[in-house]
Amino acid sequence: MGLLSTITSPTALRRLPAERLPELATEVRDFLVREVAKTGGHLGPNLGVVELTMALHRVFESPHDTIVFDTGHISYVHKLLTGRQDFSRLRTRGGLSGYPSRAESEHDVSENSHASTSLSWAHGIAVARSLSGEHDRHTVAVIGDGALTGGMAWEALNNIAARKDLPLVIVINDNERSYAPTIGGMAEHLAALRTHQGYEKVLRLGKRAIAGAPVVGRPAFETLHGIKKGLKDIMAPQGLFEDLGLKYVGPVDGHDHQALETALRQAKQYGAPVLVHVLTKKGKGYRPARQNADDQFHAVGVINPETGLPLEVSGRSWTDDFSDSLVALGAEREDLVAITAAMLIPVGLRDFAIKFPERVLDVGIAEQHAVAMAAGLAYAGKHPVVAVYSTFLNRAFDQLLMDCALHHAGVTFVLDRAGVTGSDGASHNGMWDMTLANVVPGLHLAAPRDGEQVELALRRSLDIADAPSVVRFAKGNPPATIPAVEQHGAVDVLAGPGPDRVDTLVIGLGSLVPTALAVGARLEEAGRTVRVVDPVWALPVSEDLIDECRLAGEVVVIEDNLVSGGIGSAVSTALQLADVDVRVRPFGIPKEFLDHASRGQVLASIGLTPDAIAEAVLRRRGPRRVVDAS
Ligand SMILES: Cc1ncc(C[n+]2csc(CCOP(=O)(O)OP(=O)(O)O)c2C)c(N)n1
Ligand SMILES: CC(=O)[C@@H](O)[C@H](O)COP(=O)(O)O
Ligand SMILES: [Mg+2]
Repeated sequence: MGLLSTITSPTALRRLPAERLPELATEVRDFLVREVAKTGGHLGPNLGVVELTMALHRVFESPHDTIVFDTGHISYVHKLLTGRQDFSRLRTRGGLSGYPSRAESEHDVSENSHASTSLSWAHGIAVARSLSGEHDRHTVAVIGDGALTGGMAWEALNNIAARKDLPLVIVINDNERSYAPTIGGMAEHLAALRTHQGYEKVLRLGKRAIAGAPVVGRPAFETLHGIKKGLKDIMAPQGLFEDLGLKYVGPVDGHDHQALETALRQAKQYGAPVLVHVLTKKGKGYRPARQNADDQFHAVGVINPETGLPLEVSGRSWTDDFSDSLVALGAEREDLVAITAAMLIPVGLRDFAIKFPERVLDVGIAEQHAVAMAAGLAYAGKHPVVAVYSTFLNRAFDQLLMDCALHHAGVTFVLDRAGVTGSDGASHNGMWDMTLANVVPGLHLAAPRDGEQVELALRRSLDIADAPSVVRFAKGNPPATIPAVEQHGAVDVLAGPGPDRVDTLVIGLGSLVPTALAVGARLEEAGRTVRVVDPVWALPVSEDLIDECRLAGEVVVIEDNLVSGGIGSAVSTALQLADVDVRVRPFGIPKEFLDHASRGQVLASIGLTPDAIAEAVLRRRGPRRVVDAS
């Protein structure tokens, strides 16, 4: 029975003698590599915060004190230390979430996996505590150097800095990486501060010298610290943070238990907003992670724990199809400029960046800036391609609407991970983009059904110079090419050709086109006449699609998007406006936050399967939701 298994709560951790902390840290790292190798997950980031998380739970008393983890992907150690040590089903249905989860623990606060929100959360919590007179409750935010490049973080810092009386500890977990090395002036500023490790050594030396002296001991140490503070000001550049009026402590070695606890105790007792700048290493203690140049094992699949090599073959992905198409188009179109928000490789821009390095912009975790900047690029004659995960575009909706669409900006948005992603939980599903797109005047949206359609859609989007266009596709692998059997204007007929009237028109979108074809087959087996079509460009709803609907007794729309306000809604509205009286049955994602599970399990649980949809259509009721799908 190892030491880790005896740590059933932060209280048990606080009782642990300091000399056993390194032993516990080693056990935690061994646990993370062994267990996350089996399930996949954010191995690198969590290996980097072992000592930091231990120090946080030894200095602060959660849940009386509150610790908010930015982005939440670095909460594995926090979970281990707060009574959750069964990682066997991490990120799978019924198992631990890969992010904080209030349903799991009173120690968890923000479940949002979108970066740069923790300082705002902490500001709100600290103000509430102050207003309630709860002056003995401390609030801590842990934010990464990458998340610190997000605009929200600076909105929060601007406000926090104005409250000199607000006890709030901000820990910057500086590992110099998002996925890739963190970019921008902020990263350079942190780098300048990082170089002054001298403060740390001087403080440690002084502490040992003073603390060992009789009588004077602690008070003298505090005095010395004051001197060291002065020294540090001399040694370290007058930090941006201190210019803002925020006390800055650090840089602190984020793998030194004692240094961490010393710095955090100082910060805790300070009684005003204070930043603790902690230097950590992503993937610490695990050579395959440390040696991984791409992302230091930011997020891994199932791997061999000895070698770090993947044990699952991922195959060609939707992202690969986008990547190859963009490289080809980049050679044809010199005006094509690609933008990423700190996710160059995950969104498929690596090859484009290799071939056209001057035409790729990484703005950090700053989607709002990326989209407004794209409006500027378009204004000045470029055709920007903004490549983000669907869920992260939520954050930049206003820039899409008011900076791009309002100005008829020819900007292409490539939304990866559109639809149900599953294992990353509720805030990662790309389930809102078509609903958001549906309210943007002039916007064109394509949901390609296969890799071939990705290229066609991308090519066409680059010719749309007077409005934003969206090309959205799912996480994972596209199906083999799905050919049209006939063309009805802009509409691809996939099954049931011919201009005849049909009982049911099935409109399939993107990754759910195979589901639409299977539904059509089941309806035919049940004696219905059916046509299955793909509108290819789903927004705006085309006259050709409206004409298709005119020939149907009823219309079934199947989409991997919120059913509210999605393409089903768009079709219904278009038919009403065209005075076409035909019943529309929309099938999509219900207006709910979806718990983590595999994509297949989630789709089954919300009734987005051929059987459930066909049965619902035939019985004229809602889709049956399967809970125990394997
Ligand atoms: C708004 C938003 N954009 C992109 C992401 C994808 N993402 C997840 S973690 C991460 C890097 C975070 O870097 P940092 O904050 O330094 O944390 P670290 O992984 O280094 O611990 C990114 C870009 C996200 N979660 N939220
Ligand atoms: C925490 C975060 O936002 C990313 O790391 C995300 O988990 C990656 O998702 P994929 O694994 O689908 O690329
Ligand atoms: Mg980082």
